[in-house]
Formats: sequence, C-alpha cells, structure tokens
Amino acid sequence: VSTATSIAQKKFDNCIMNASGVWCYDEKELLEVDKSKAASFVTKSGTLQARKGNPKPRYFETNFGSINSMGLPNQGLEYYLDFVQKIQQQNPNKTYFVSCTGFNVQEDVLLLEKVENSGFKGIVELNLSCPNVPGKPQTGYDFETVDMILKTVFENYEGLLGVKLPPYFDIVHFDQMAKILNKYPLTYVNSVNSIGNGLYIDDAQEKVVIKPKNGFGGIGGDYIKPTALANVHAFYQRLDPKIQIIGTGGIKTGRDVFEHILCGASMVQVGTALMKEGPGVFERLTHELEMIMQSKGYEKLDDFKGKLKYIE
Ligand SMILES: O=C(O)c1[nH]c(=O)[nH]c(=O)c1I
Repeated sequence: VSTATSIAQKKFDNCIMNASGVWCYDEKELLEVDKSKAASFVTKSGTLQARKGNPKPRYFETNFGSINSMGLPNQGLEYYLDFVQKIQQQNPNKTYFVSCTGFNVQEDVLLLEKVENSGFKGIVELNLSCPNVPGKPQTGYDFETVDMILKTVFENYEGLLGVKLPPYFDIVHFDQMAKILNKYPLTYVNSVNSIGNGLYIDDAQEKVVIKPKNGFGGIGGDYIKPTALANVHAFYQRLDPKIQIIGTGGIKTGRDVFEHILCGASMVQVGTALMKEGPGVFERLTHELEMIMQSKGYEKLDDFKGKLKYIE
C-alpha cells in the first residue's frame, strides 16, 4: 500500500505532516520534522516582524487534547524563508510549506511580496484563523474581509497559496465561505485551526491553566475531531475539485487519518498529538494507516478519498 499524495501536482511520499504552530518554531524543530516520516513541514505562521508572543504559561496539555494562547510567537517571515531556501537546496525534490499571517490586508500583501522576492517555490499557507492575538478578531469569521483579502492577494501573488481556516459550525457558513473560496485560484483549504476561546480549569486550584486572556485559548486534540471532520467534508462537498483539502484536528491514530481522508482530505496535519509524542508520531501514524488500508484492500488514498457513505 502507498500513503503517498499530491497537492497541486506537487508529489509527497506521505500524506501526514505537522500543523503550523507545532514543532516548527525554529530551525532545530523544523529539521527534526524534516528528518522524520512526515511528508513535509509547514513553518509557524511568520509575521513581518519577529514576535515574543503572550506571557507563559500559554500552552497546556489535557487527557483529551490541549489549550493554547501562544499569541503568535515567531521568528519573523524572513527567518523562515531563509531557512526553507537553505533546506530546499539540500532536498530539491521536496515541497515545503511556509505559513504567514498579517494584521491587515496591506501586511498580507507585503508578506506575499516577500515570499515572491525570496524565490520560494513551495506552497504558502495564509493563516486566517489565529484566535489568540488580543484585540484582533478571527479574520476567518469576517466573510467580507476574507473575500477582500483573497481578491487583493491574488491581484499580485502568482504562487501556490492555501488558506488555514477556523472551524465553522453552521451549514449556511459553509455555503457562504465556499462561495467566496470558489472565486479564487486557491491551491488548498486547510480545515481546521483550533476551536477558539475555550476554557480549561484546574479544579484542585480552582484556577485556569494558561496565563493569557484569563485562561481562554484555542482548543485542540480529541475535543475537536468531530468538528474537524465536518469542516473537511463540508468543504469537500462544496469546493471546486481544483481546490484540495488539508485536514487538521483531532488526529492521534491511523483511524483518525483514515477518517479525514474518507471525508475528502488529500493531506492531514497533526498538532496536539505531535506536541505530546514528538516527530516519531509520523512513523506510528503512517504504519497505522497502512494497516487499515491493507485490512480494507485499499492500495492508495484515491481508493477511498472522499468516499464517505451516507445513509440512504
Ligand atoms: O496563539 C497562536 O500563536 C496560535 N494558536 C492557534 O491555536 N492557532 C493559530 O493559528 C495561532 I497564530
């Protein structure tokens, strides 16, 4: 069996990689993912200037997932572009992802200009869904702004571009977002980012567990898998087939990977489980997926991708 996949005709020998924000902050972490069984890596979302992020503790693991309010700590987009250019020379046949996010459309355009000027030939992920910058609303929940950003960005940028979206919870929102996304030459849509502004409590201390935002933070892990699968499938049902889907959210076993692909994902990304287990998680997930495919007689992803059955 083969767990290989492709995004925009770029071939990957596997369909599992890291989620932006996890194990991708600096060269050390990115090299560890690059050397693992992961198909590729995506960097932490780069901003115009490097950022320290929110005060700690800003990440907490629970039995069922995680809560974070990192606040977009990153080395700055240019750091990630320089690193990927270096790595790309050593692995000319590998396609890498660079994530970026601006605080307004002017910054988004500037970031993508920097990408083009750097000669980066991989795939850009525009993060429209950071839930933890105090005072900044989730761009992904402001549909007019998403439309305006994509219109403006695609007037200038000619490279491969995907968008990272927050989870939606209303069928009409899937319809409205898909209508907007279908207007643009997007490479992919990545669903979902963390479920914003959850709250986890330490009962013994009767206290929150992260410092920023009085304990409010993005939720990941087991808690969000049903929402992630629904977003992947809703967009798979609605988007032009030219726009592929990356599935993120609640992946910690080969079964979770299988389900995301059954819902229509061409690639899956791992966040919380990677944070807990480290880059060895990619070998385990790949093996578990291969076992499932073997037991079902599937040889390649296309044998079951998007083929979720409904009850007649
Ligand atoms: O707080 C963060 O840095 C963060 N945390 C998330 O859960 N998703 C995001 O896109 C970001 I930019």
